[in-house]
Amino acid sequence: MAETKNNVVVEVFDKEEIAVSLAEYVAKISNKFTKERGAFTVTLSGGSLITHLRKLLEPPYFDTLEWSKWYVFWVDERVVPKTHEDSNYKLAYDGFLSKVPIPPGNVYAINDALSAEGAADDYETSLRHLVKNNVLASSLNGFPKFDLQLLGMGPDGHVASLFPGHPLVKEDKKWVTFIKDSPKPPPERITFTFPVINSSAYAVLVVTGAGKADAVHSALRGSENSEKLPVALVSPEDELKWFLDKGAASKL
Ligand SMILES: O=C(O)[C@H](O)[C@@H](O)[C@H](O)[C@H](O)COP(=O)(O)O
Repeated sequence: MAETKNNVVVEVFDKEEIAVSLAEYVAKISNKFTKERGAFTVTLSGGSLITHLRKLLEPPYFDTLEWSKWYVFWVDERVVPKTHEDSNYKLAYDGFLSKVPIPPGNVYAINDALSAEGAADDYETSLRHLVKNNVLASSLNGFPKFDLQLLGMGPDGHVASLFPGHPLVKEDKKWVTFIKDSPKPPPERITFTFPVINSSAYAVLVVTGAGKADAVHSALRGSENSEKLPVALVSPEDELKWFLDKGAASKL
């Protein structure tokens, strides 16, 4: 059953259905933007998201999507070498990117030779170039406007590497920033800030498991006065779609 309010859609699925519906949704948005502007800019997260994308590797999506027009970015990345088990790049490469014909030059990994500060600055600089070259659209407020942000959520309600109660949640100038005390290991990460996440056209939150039910409840049913979890601050310009399994939706 889907519940829609303003530009937020919440849908609850059986486990296997999530991947099927997510593939359909991503394909629809990819087709829209490749047709409209000849490019589709999409961001990936770490964690379970990559496995949820697995149906895109099968027909009809694998054969029909305009992979050559995809531009891939990371909402957040751990400051480790790209070959490290903790790397979000490695996770996405092994499970998804190595299996689809996206031109390697369209895949914007974080520079793993730099410090957390350096990598965040370097990534922001790359994004600024891409806005200048019109690969990335620009939002009216001057932040880059990604077509689709693919997000996961931690049991504490974090998204990207923006954790509850951390000052980075309030960052409103930088496009990309860094954290050295992440409560979820590894401690050093770089992350998009909320203005960038929320300037995107579409965003998806894929959340599974009963361990996340409290955070889902707080985000979708919490009172206006209570302190909002980071996930409750996700608010893209056109549509936010939640893909929940029965466990994650069990307290709604
Ligand atoms: O690099 C990271 O750690 C992530 O980008 C992070 O924000 C992740 O998406 C959530 O923690 C959900 O992860 P799970 O889906 O694995 O719970």
